[in-house]
Amino acid sequence: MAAQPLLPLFKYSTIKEISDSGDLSSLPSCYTCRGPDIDGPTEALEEEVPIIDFSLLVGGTAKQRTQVIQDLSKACRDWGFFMVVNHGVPKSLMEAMLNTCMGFFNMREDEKQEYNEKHVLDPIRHGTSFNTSVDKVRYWRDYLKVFVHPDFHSPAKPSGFREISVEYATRTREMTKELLKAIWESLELKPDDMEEALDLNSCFQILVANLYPPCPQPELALGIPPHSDHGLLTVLLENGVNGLKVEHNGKWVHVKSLPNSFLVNTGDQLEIVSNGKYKSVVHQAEVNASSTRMSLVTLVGPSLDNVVVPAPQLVKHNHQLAYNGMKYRDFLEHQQANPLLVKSLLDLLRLHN
Ligand SMILES: O=C(O)CCC(=O)C(=O)O
Ligand SMILES: [Fe+2]
Repeated sequence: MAAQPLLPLFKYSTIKEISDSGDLSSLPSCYTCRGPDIDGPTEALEEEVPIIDFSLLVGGTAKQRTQVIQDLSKACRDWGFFMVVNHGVPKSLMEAMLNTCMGFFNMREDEKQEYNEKHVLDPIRHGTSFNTSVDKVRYWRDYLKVFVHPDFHSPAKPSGFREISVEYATRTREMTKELLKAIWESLELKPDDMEEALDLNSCFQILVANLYPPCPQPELALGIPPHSDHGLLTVLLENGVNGLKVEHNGKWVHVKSLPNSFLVNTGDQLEIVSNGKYKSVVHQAEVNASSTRMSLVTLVGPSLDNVVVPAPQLVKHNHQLAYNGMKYRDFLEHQQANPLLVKSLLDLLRLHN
């Protein structure tokens, strides 16, 4: 089938608009980024991802906490990915957050307009694909990105967004900090050194809502291409529709989240501070033909002014320094302003290949 020209799409500014219009029966060529002719068949496996019981980490016995720390160590080393259950964030808050993000995407395009085409470090940004000024192909997603810590921002509409997102950001940030503390311990690093290394009191936290409307030829498109996340840990919530794939032992694994759980993955700053012991995991988002998928991502990184370097204790004892440091603000800006490629920035900072 001949690819449709790009031109008719100029009347639409978001994937949601294209999808809602019902105008497309096939995928426009600018969205074609995979398929047998491009990347060959990929192997996808169903595998059980590690599960972490958060309640045992914060409220269990000393023995249970030690066990969870060991489980986290294994999950970070072998997968860079795990599912968190019994996390204490109320189900009603998780649902309210998903609903209010959907409320944002459902607003008229002119109501969202003020957040479009912003600089990558603007605190509220709405757009489509990844970064349309540099994307070579386009991705089948719309997004809303909001910086929520150390300074809290919120779009003015829809009503309720501010109250719900401040609560959601706070609860997920506290959970992420507890996980980071435990991961720090799992590296056999001193708890007191974490604050100096990462300055988590001023941690940078961003909320990203990803909307993946139904796609006419999902086997040819991607919602987000393979990439790693720039921060320390990323916490992801889905609206009940699967689509996330993570790389594990050289193969792609489809992830199915349990109801009421969070999916958590390691990011680039964790790879650096752990001197490569915990690699940031490569992942991607697929789209489908029948249902709208939404994922809500909250990403926690160090303070934007921090230069994260490998923890000195991990470099002693015959381990070579594996990465140069880079100020996190510069890392973030570089990652967001360039095409989303697998670990390209870590490759620049890595000292031995
Ligand atoms: O939607 C997903 O499953 C993945 C989202 C993601 O990787 C991201 O926002 O960085
Ligand atoms: Fe990601």
